Amino acid sequence: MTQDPSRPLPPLRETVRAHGLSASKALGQNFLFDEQLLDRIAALPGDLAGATVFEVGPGPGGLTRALLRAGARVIAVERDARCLPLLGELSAAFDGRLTVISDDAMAIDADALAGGPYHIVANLPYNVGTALFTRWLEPPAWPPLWRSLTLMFQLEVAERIVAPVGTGAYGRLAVLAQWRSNARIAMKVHRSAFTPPPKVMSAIVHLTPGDQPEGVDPALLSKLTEKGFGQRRKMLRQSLKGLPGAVEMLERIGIDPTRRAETVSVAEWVTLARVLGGQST
Ligand SMILES: C[S@@+](CC[C@H](N)C(=O)[O-])C[C@H]1O[C@@H](n2cnc3c(N)ncnc32)[C@H](O)[C@@H]1O
Repeated sequence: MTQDPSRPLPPLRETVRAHGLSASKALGQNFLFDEQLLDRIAALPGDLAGATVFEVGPGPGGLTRALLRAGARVIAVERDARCLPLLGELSAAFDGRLTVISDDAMAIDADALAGGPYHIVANLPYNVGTALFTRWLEPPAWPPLWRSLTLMFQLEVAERIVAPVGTGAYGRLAVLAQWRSNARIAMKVHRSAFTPPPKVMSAIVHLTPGDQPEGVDPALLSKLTEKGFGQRRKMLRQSLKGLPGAVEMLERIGIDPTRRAETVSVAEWVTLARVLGGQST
């Protein structure tokens, strides 16, 4: 599982310099070079020896190296073709345990690529991070094929994911992340850890699938929260008006329609989705 000592890898910064790789703002590139920090991140999913990991945006491969050092088989999707030669060297150094796919992660079916249980670990590009995250949370079949998500977000986004009901950060992302998963902020990462440093602080969210409440259509829950939080300052009777039966159903399950979305607990959203989907409470 260890790297071949006859082909030692030069330090990450040196490799990046040798390849003349500069960070592109358009691609959301903020690189991590601190190998100790990267090893701590790679340890968050638990023992990765022999496990499959899907990584979005390996860039110069700092996190990828740490995942490979931890013994994982890594499938990495990178949109920036400039990173490919460097990642190719990494694959060779770790006996082909790294597969690099040159594509947009939004166009990739990670389940099909992994072909079995896998972990998702990524320092996500901010421009597609939330879209990928909600996609991973929304499959109809549960538990999903992925066993854990270990994802770097801007701190503000991480706080929205774990926010409790009634707080300013509580919204659609919190409900989707919490109704059938266990999410926590595993680590805060100072902006100075990145090259170049972003304007804001970051944090790593660790999430594992939990039990799924019965009789709830994930697509309906997604739609309800989209409407509800789309107009979060409005009363539910106004924000949910466009969804047939939703407002009447609120009264039936004891949710006052004059409340706002941010006061509705995850359990209450789940109940609403269940009864609206035609199941019994
Ligand atoms: C924040 S950087 C992280 C780089 C590296 N993993 C690290 O931690 O140093 C995000 C990476 O995602 C890549 N990226 C941006 N959009 C992407 C997309 N749609 N699909 C795949 N990779 C993407 C960028 O090129 C960049 O390498």
